[in-house]
Amino acid sequence: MTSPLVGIVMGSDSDWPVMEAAAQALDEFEIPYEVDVVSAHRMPREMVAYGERAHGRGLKAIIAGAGGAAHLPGMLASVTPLPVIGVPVPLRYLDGMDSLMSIVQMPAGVPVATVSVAGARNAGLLAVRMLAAFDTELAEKMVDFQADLNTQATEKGRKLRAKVAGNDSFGFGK
Ligand SMILES: Nc1c(C(=O)O)ncn1[C@@H]1O[C@H](COP(=O)(O)O)[C@@H](O)[C@H]1O
Repeated sequence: MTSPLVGIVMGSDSDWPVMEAAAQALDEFEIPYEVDVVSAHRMPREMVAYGERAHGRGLKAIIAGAGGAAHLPGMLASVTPLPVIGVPVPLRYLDGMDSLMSIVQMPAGVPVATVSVAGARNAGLLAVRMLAAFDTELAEKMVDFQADLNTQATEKGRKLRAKVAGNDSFGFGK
């Protein structure tokens, strides 16, 4: 089995419906990863052990998602030299603002790259970019991926223009 390069961890298995988009992005680029529940609040010793061992085990980045009082990404960043990408998971109350604020305002010296609320796909893609900085083949895949995005966006514009141009009441082109 290939050793994982990225650790995707979350405060609870209830975060998985949001976090699986990170795994999917890594799958698309064929990046090996591992997935686990690691909670700073509920299992602090295991959380520290995970963070302290991550670099030595060969991981290159950690994606950490948590909701509410989301201390997991910052606490992991404090015990590992690896880049940590934080995903604010939205919960039933406060729409993820609590998670976002808990993750994004880190003190100087302990960076966490925070993505948008529920932005797990971008967390996965950011991890791919980090790896691609040292991997020419992967960088080429990322360039192709970006070209696909461009094609898709261009096509959406073409379709929208065609749809709206056919609608006189909208006053297209005025
Ligand atoms: N924010 C944290 C941490 C942590 O930061 O250590 N551990 C669990 N949690 C969060 O608690 C929420 C509710 O968890 P449960 O669904 O298990 O009650 C989850 O979003 C989890 O990330």
